[in-house]
Amino acid sequence: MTTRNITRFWEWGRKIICVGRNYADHAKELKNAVPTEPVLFLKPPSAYVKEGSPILVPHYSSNLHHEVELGIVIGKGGTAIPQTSAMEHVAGYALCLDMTARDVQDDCKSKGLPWTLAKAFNTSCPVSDFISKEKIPDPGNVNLWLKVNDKMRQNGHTSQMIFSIPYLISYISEIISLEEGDLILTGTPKGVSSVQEFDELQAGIEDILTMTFKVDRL
Ligand SMILES: O=C([O-])CC(=O)C(=O)O
Ligand SMILES: [Mg+2]
Repeated sequence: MTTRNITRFWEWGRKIICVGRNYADHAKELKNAVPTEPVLFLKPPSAYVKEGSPILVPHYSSNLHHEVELGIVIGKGGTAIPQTSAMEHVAGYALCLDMTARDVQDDCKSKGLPWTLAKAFNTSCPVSDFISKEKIPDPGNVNLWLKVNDKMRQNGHTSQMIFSIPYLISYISEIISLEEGDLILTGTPKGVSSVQEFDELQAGIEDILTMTFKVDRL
């Protein structure tokens, strides 16, 4: 019998819960209101892509955006987890990209439709290797950055989050029970921009880890 290893969480087939507009500067750059409650949406596990495979631009989009985000990998599952014990449910972290077909999202927003086509397509969730909890003792206090073809586009800090990680775990788990192997994307800082076929994205978190992805078209 093979045992599942949390360090390969993307192979588990668990859910990906994303928080939108969790950085005021990013909400403002897209002319959205700064939220007073977390904005949530989902990606399916088929959205995962790992280094070595390309990020694919959906055929129906001509404006694919990068969003660099800190991902929380859930260890111990739970429902209505109190903020005070939330961090006990965290197995570790991952550096993640919330790839977004911005033109499609704008269209969905104007029509009052869900964001599925804009956010949940194949390869919309590039992820790094698993980062142990020990490597990030204070996840609310780390620098995240992203370069496109060597040009810095996003350079943010998780201390700028509107809703803290313990708050998000508690808030989400009241609505959607968390299970071991789930991933929470905690929102992106400002600086999102378009990427095209043949671009190279490089993202990093402190001096802990960097990852590189090529963009391709089907
Ligand atoms: O599409 C958006 O702007 C919402 C989002 O995912 C984020 O803020 O990270
Ligand atoms: Mg996002």
